[in-house]
Amino acid sequence: MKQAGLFDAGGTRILLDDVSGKITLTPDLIDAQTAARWFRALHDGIVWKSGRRVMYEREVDVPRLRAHFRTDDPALPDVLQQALGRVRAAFGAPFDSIGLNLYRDQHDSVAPHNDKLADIIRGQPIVLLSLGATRTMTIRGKQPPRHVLRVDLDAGSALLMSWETQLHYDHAILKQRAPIGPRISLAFRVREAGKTGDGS
Ligand SMILES: O=C(O)CCC(=O)C(=O)O
Ligand SMILES: [Fe+2]
Repeated sequence: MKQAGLFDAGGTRILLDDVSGKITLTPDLIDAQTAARWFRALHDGIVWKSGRRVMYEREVDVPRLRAHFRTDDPALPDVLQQALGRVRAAFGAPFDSIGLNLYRDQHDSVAPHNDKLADIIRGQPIVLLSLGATRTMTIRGKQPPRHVLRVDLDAGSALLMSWETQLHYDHAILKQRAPIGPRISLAFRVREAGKTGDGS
C-alpha cells in the first residue's frame, strides 16, 4: 500500500490509490452535532435485528445488530434520507441500498471479509458513514505481504472503498479490550436492481 497520509483538496485522506483500488477517508462529512443527533435517532428509532450464522460448525449470534433499507422504501427514516443526500452529493454514486450496523460495545465486531461483489454494480464504490463511538477498521491485503491499514472511524467520517478493493483486501472491525460505547455505521452501496440482501 502506498501513499497513505496524502490529502486531497477537500481534506480527504487518501489511504490507498493504486492498481488495487482506492480507499479514502473524509473526516468531517457530517458535523459533530448532526452526527450525534443522527446517532440518537437511529439508535432509538430503528428496529435492530440480531442474526445467527454458522461458524466452525456451530450456530452463533452475529456479534452486532443490523438493519437494511432500499432507498426507495417509502418507510425510509428521515435521517437516512438526509444521510443519503449528503453521501450521494459527496461521492457522486447512485447509492440505492443502506445497510446499518450497530456495535453495542467493545465486544461487538465484524469479522474480516470483503463485501460481496455479486450484488454490487461493477465499478461502484462502498461508503461507510460512522456515527457514535470511534472504532478501528483493519484493512488487510488478501495476498502476501498482506499489508495492514488501521483506520479510526470517527463520528461524522466517511470511508470510501472502491469496487476493486473488495477483490484485494479484507476489512474488519475487531473486538477490543478497552471499553467503548455504541457505534453505528451506515453502508451505502449500489445494488443490482431487485436485490435486497444486506450482504456484507
Ligand atoms: O461498520 C463498519 O464500518 C463496517 C461494516 C461492514 O464492513 C459491512 O457492513 O460490510
Ligand atoms: Fe463490509
